[in-house]
Amino acid sequence: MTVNTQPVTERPDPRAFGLPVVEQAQIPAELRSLVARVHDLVDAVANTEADTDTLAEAAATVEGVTGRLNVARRQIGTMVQRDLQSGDVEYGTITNIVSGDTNPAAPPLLLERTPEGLRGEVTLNTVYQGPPGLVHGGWIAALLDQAVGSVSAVETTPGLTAKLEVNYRRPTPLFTPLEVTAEVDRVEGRKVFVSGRIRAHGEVTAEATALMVQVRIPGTETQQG
Ligand SMILES: CCCCCCCCCCCCCCCC(=O)SCCNC(=O)CCNC(=O)[C@H](O)C(C)(C)COP(=O)(O)OP(=O)(O)OC[C@H]1O[C@@H](n2cnc3c(N)ncnc32)[C@H](O)[C@@H]1OP(=O)(O)O
Repeated sequence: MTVNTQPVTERPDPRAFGLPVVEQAQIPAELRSLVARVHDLVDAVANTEADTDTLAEAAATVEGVTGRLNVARRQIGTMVQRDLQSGDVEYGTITNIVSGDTNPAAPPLLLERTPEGLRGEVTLNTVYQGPPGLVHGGWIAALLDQAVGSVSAVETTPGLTAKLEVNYRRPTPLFTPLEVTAEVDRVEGRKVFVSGRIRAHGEVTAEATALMVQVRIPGTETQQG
């Protein structure tokens, strides 16, 4: 169900709330490359059985690199502006743990607009492991929370998750393309009722329903209820 009633230009601009905004194209290729290398590094560290000399050398190298990077840090709350293929503009925190462009811990889950809502694909490695060979249940909830939060933001206005209920139908496997979808079911004032699903090999492994409560935007209280 598409419920986008607001032209993009009327959506809240994070700059108006004192949050810095980085356009996706402004993120240097070198930073994207570093994020990808560190993403791989986390997987290597989590799984390594290298000898202790190698481990000690690696720890010293990483400590040195961390010190060099920490000399200049972004402001907390920095947003990234994404231009979706549909022409919509989406804002998200740049370090968002699920989708953040600069967060090496993010899978990342990238969502695009569909006639029904949003859709993305992601494949998770052992960094996201709960039971042997399976995705951690908390991460399943995180993927669904992100998807339903984003569809609510893109189709209405940004909100916070007030309630999220997840049904784990089948085990969600690692190293398998997962399809994540989300849609807005209905809107009542500031309350946006949303749902989402994760599928592996076309079968639903987890589904969620959630209530997003739209952020109060000064000057729009009457419209928002
Ligand atoms: C500015 C630009 C920034 C751009 C930004 C873009 C970001 C775009 C990407 C998003 C993608 C992120 C995806 C991850 C999303 C998270 O991870 S959000 C983080 C986790 N959630 C939280 O921390 C929320 C914590 N809770 C709260 O802050 C507050 O309880 C809430 C949810 C804001 C609601 O508080 P409130 O605004 O004071 O609303 P309130 O008047 O109490 O309630 C409004 C209505 O909702 C109902 N309600 C409230 N809570 C509940 C509940 N738990 N159960 C049932 N009903 C409830 C009330 O009964 C009321 O109903 P009506 O009386 O109107 O019928």
